[in-house]
Amino acid sequence: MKDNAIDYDRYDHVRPIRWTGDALELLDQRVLPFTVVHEACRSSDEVAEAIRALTVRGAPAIGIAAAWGVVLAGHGLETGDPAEAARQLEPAMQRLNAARPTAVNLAWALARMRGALANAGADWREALEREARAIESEDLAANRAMGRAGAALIDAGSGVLTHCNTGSLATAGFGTALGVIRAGVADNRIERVFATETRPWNQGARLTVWELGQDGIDATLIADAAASHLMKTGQVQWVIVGADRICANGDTANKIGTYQLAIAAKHHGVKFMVVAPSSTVDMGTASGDAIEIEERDAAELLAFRGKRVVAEGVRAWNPVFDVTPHALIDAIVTERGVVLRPDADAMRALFGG
Ligand SMILES: CSC[C@H]1O[C@H](OP(=O)(O)O)[C@H](O)[C@@H]1O
Repeated sequence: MKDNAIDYDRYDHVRPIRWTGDALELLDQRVLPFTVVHEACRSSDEVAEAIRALTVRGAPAIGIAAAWGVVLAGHGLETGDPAEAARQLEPAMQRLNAARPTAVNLAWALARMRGALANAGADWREALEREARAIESEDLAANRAMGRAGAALIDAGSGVLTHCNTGSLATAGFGTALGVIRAGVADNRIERVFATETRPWNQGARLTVWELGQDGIDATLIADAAASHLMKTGQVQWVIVGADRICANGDTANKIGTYQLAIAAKHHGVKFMVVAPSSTVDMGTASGDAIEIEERDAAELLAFRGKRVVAEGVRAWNPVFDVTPHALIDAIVTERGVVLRPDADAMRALFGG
């Protein structure tokens, strides 16, 4: 697909992360789309809390935020010795890493920041800032490359269904699965876009259809429970989702509900595409069985905006990710290349290990 088919700048209207030099301003995704407000974080612990509270969310975006959190932590140190700085920064990096367990991007970004310190000299603060900027700019470039690569797999006249939010709000810009959708619409390949509401946090209903609306892309919102019925009508040819952790055999952790979309897609002959940068690939985890699935407060199911909507005494279980087996995935699209019919051999061929 030709790169000039896409006017990337037109998608830069939403940026969840802004570095000001002494603070990290995060677009508060808990109150979108009706309230657009930024929360300023001035310490790494404030960044960690913003990640835990979903002020900023989305696997690549939380890695980027954590990287800037390390830069903020460095501002508070006096030492000119990078090894001493690394020792003093480690507890803050551990607290950032503990903010959410499933997306590997958090640990990946912190490892990048430790590497920057290991190779730095007395200018270690500038080295950390350079590394955080690089992580952010590489993610944006990766999304643009994945948009083209993923769109090229989609035949003209197709309909697609996406889940959760994988757009500019979840990344450094343009998006992963949403980047493929943006590119596919721009290249006249995608004619129909459907988005699930993505209960319980409603990333689809509150974020995805809002982002696409800002692009002038007409998306149809559906209830999560309507997805199989939609596939049965023949209106979608691809399910396109993001990822939080892709294992060495291609098993993929993503937002809760992704697994059942993959099962329904297989049953209805709908193709299934995972789109994620290599920072989401974890070749150190052999299969999805080893992924820690984040469970969040039951209140996210039992209440809405703090008001209980379920009878007193009712318990809830709130896992917010699930694992899609690689056998249900037709393509994993990364900026390094596309893995078709992913398995351990196909993943090793692209990512080594
Ligand atoms: C490109 S975002 C990847 C991934 O992150 C989202 O989870 P959350 O909103 O809880 O941070 C969702 O699983 C997306 O697919």
